[in-house]
Amino acid sequence: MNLQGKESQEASRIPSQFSSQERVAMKEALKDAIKIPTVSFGPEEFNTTALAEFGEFIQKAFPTVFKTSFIQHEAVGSYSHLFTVRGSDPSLQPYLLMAHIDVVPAPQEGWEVPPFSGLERDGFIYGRGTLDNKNSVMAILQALELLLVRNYVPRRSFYIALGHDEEVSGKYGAQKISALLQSRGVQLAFLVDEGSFILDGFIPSLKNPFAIIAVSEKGSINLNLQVNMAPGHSSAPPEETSIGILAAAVSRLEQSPLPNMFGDGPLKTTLQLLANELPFPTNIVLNNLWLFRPLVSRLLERNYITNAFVRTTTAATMFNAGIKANVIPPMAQATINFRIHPAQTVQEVLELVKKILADDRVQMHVTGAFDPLPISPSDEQAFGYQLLRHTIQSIFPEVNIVGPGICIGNTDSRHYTNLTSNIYRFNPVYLNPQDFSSIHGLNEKISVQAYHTQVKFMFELIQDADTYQGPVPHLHEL
Ligand SMILES: CCCCCCCCCCCCCCCCCC(=O)N[C@@H](Cc1ccccc1)C(=O)O
Ligand SMILES: [Zn+2]
Ligand SMILES: [Zn+2]
Repeated sequence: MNLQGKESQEASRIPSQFSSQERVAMKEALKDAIKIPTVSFGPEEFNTTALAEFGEFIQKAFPTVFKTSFIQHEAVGSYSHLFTVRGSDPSLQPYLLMAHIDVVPAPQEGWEVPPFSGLERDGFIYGRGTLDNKNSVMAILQALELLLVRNYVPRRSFYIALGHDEEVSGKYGAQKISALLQSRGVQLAFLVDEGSFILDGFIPSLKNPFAIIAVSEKGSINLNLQVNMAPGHSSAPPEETSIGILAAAVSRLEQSPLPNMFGDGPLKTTLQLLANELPFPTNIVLNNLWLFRPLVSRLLERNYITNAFVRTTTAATMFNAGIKANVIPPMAQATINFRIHPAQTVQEVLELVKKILADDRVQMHVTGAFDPLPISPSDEQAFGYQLLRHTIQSIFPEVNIVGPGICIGNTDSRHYTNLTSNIYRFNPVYLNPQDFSSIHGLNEKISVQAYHTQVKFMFELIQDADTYQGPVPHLHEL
């Protein structure tokens, strides 16, 4: 593009400034979204009434999005939503913004305010979905609505995909949307989904927050363990029961963590970026990982959150046995959920697990598994990554470090590998360890100010996707 073209684009840029009336409307819309209990209870168990209500609610909350001629809205799998925003320049490859409208259940007990009340207290909006992930659903649509009201016409086409069953698999939402786009021959420049944040307070001696864009996510295995023994009368028990054998097997798994894989992946890159932000001697240690790698990998595994970044984790999540107090149980069953580090595969993990169990009486059945997701590029040529980095640095100038990382949970984005190799997981929201525990836990909340900033971020990102030219070349490259 010539200089004149660039100048005219800058002139047509719409500033991300919102009136006080708009700001009030934004937060009220988020509260209304939280009040609709779009809970996924199980793989086939949804609150379909709430999901249908949510579909009607977004039409009312974002009327311009729904009536704009260059935007097509489709309901997919009944309750998921796909928006196609046709840009003015068909030569630019489209991108995809993602979020999910379902939430995990929230028992009333332990919450400071009821989880589906959307109440505001001390500058925070409380409720299930305020961080995971109605904040993103609403911020994306809100930013688009505000841009359209200001007559913005995007140059680059984009899609918005809002899944309704992310919390239980994405089978009826994301998977169907992805197949639909594939059937239309769509290839994406990149996509942005949930899965990482601006992290604050996770590294004790690090004062400044830092942003992690997750460029991969862990794989997963659900492994069913089963022990069958002859039933009998509890008055004359055998030496070992199915319960005892299985309990010992589960305990062996817990006591034998899978290997620490801290190595050359995105985590190493980011730790090196953080090195100069840390005081002596941590800066020296992180700047010399060739020497201190064993020490750093041991330090990372000491904390349960950082541990999840360096290895395949083992979590016993279900245990069932016994039919009556005086009957030796014929069968005991347990479910173990492994989250696989990007440097391992399903096959490798299963082989290690078999060795740890080392007991043929414990049968293994895999009920669901997938390998870790490929690592998306984060180099200077990676358009989607650099664009996100650019928008992060303009909206959060206080954040000095933006680096690649992995997502320790799973997201709907894993269903889109057929459409792009550039998958980025990032929520433009600050997250501290307490916020982290509130995701799927108690008292999930977002500050009104953080939500406004998230809308501002999406407002800028959509415009940046139309104008961003890549990183500024270093002087010697000119
Ligand atoms: C340098 C080290 C810094 C350490 C910082 C730690 C930061 C922690 C940030 C973590 C963000 C985690 C976000 C996770 C999003 C996961 C979404 C989710 O819960 N997904 C479910 C979905 C699912 C998938 C498959 C089947 C059923 C459900 C999940 O269980 O993963
Ligand atoms: Zn989520
Ligand atoms: Zn979740």
